[in-house]
Amino acid sequence: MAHATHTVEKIGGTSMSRVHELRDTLLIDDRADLYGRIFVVSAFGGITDLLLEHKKSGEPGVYAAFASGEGDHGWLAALDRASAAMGAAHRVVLDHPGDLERADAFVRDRLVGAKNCLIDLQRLCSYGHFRLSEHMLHTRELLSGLGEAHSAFVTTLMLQRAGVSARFVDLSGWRDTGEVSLDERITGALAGIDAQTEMPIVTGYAQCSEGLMREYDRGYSEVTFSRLAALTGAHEAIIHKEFHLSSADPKLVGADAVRKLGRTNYDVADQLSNLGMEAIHPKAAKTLRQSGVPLRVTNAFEPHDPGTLIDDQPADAPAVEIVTGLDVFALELFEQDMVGAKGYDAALLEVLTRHKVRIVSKVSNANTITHYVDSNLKVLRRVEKDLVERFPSACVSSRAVAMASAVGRDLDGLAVLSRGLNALADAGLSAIGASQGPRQVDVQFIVERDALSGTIRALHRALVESQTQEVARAA
Ligand SMILES: Nc1ncnc2c1ncn2[C@@H]1O[C@H](COP(=O)(O)OP(=O)(O)O)[C@@H](O)[C@H]1O
Ligand SMILES: N[C@@H](CC(=O)OP(=O)(O)O)C(=O)O
Repeated sequence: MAHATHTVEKIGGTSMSRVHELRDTLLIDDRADLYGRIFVVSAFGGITDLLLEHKKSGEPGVYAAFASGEGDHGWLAALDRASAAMGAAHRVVLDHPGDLERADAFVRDRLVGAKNCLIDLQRLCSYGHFRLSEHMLHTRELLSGLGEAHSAFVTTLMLQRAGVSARFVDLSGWRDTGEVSLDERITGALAGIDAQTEMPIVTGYAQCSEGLMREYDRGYSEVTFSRLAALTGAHEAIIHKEFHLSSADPKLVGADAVRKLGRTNYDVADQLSNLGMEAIHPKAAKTLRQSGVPLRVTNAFEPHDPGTLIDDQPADAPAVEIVTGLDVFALELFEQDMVGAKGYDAALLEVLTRHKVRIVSKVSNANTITHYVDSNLKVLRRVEKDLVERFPSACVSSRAVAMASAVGRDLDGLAVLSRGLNALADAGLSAIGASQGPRQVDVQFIVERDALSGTIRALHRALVESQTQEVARAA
C-alpha cells in the first residue's frame, strides 16, 4: 500500500459487541472521508474467553479444556458453546437473511475445521513420536484466530449491506500453506487494496512465523494494529474503546466522577499496561513511537470527540492522571543470611522467568526480597518449591494482595504518597505497603484484595477529583 494519508483504527472487543451501534456513527456517519481508514478488529467481547479461557476468572474455554486432556467431552462441549456464542453475537449485528446465512456458514466452516484439526492432532499425538505439548502454542493461535476472523467477516457483511465498499482482510492464516513473517502477512494481505476507495476490515489476530502469542499472548491485537500502522505509514493510529481513557474505571468510581485524560504519554501508557489496564501493549506503543505514528485513544461511541492523544511529550504541569489497580501476589523470600550475600535476586528472577511469572513491582531490604507478581497460586506453589530447594534455610511465602497505583506524567511536588495514605486512613482503609520511585511517575499502594475498589475510589477522590475541583475554582 502506498504511503497515503490514512489512519489505522482498532476497535476493541468490548466495543465490537456493539459494532452495529457503530455502523451509522463511527464507521459510516455522513462523513465525507468515508474511506482512508483501515480498521483492525478484535473478536466480539467474550468470544476469545470461550475459545481459550476467561481472561479474568480463568474458566476453561476450548483451549484450556483441550490442553487439560480430560477427554473429548470437555473441549467439544466448549467448542459448541463458542459456536453458539458466535452465532448469538452476529445475530445482534446482522439482520439481512442472506448475511445471517453467510455468517452462520462461516462459523460452521471455521469451527468444524478447527474441530477436525484438533481431532487429527489428538490422533497424531497418540503415536509416541508426537507430543501434544509441542503443538499447544499453534493450537492456541488457531483457536484465537477464529474469534477475530468471525468478527471481521461479520463487520464486513454489515458494512457491505449498508453500501460501503468494505473488504474482509483475514490475517489468521486459515488453511494457509506458507510460512510468513508478520510483516509479510500484513503487506501480502493488503497488496492490491486501496484504502482510499475501500474500507479494509482486518483481523486483529495475525498468524505468522514469529507466533504472536508466544510473546504477547492475548495482546496480539495491539501488536497487529501497531505493526500495520507502522508498515503502511499511517498518519495516526486510533484505538476505539468502550470508554474514553479515563482517570479511573468509570464502572468503579462512577462515570460522572472520572475525567477524560485528553493528553498523556507512552510512559504512562506503559505503566497502565503493567497494571493490567491496557491503554496499549508496551510493544505496540514502542512500534508506534519508533515509527513516529501518533496514537489516539477514543470512545467508540463518541466519534466526534478527539479522545486522548498519547505521544512522548512531558506534562505541562504536575498532575495525577489516572488511578488504577489489580490483584497481585506478594512473593516474599526472607533469608537471614542474605545480608552481604549475592545471587538471591538473580536466582529469584531466573525462577520467575522459568515459570513465566509476570513481575509488576518489587521491594527489598537487608534480608527480604518481595516481588509483586501477576500470577496464580498453582504456579506460585511451583516457584516456592524451586526457591526452597535453591535456598533451604529461607522462608518463602505467597500472599494474595492488591496493588492500587496513582499514575501521571509528572507527580513531582504533589506529595501523592502522603496524601494517598491519608486518604486511605480517612476512608477507614490501611495500606500493607506503599512505594514511590524517584522518577515521580507512579505511586503504588499495597492493600488487601477486598480493599482494592475502596482504595481506588478513595485515591481518585483525593488525588484527582479534588485536583479537578481546585482547577475549576482557580479558573
Ligand atoms: N482508566 C480507564 N479508562 C477507561 N476504561 C477503563 C479504565 N480502567 C478500566 N476500564 C475498563 O476497561 C473496560 C474496557 O476494557 P477493554 O477491554 O480494554 O475495552 P475494549 O475491549 O473496548 O478495548 C471498560 O469497560 C472499563 O470498565
Ligand atoms: N480478542 C482477544 C484479543 C484482544 O486484544 O482483545 P481486546 O482488543 O478486547 O483487548 C482477547 O479477547 O484477548
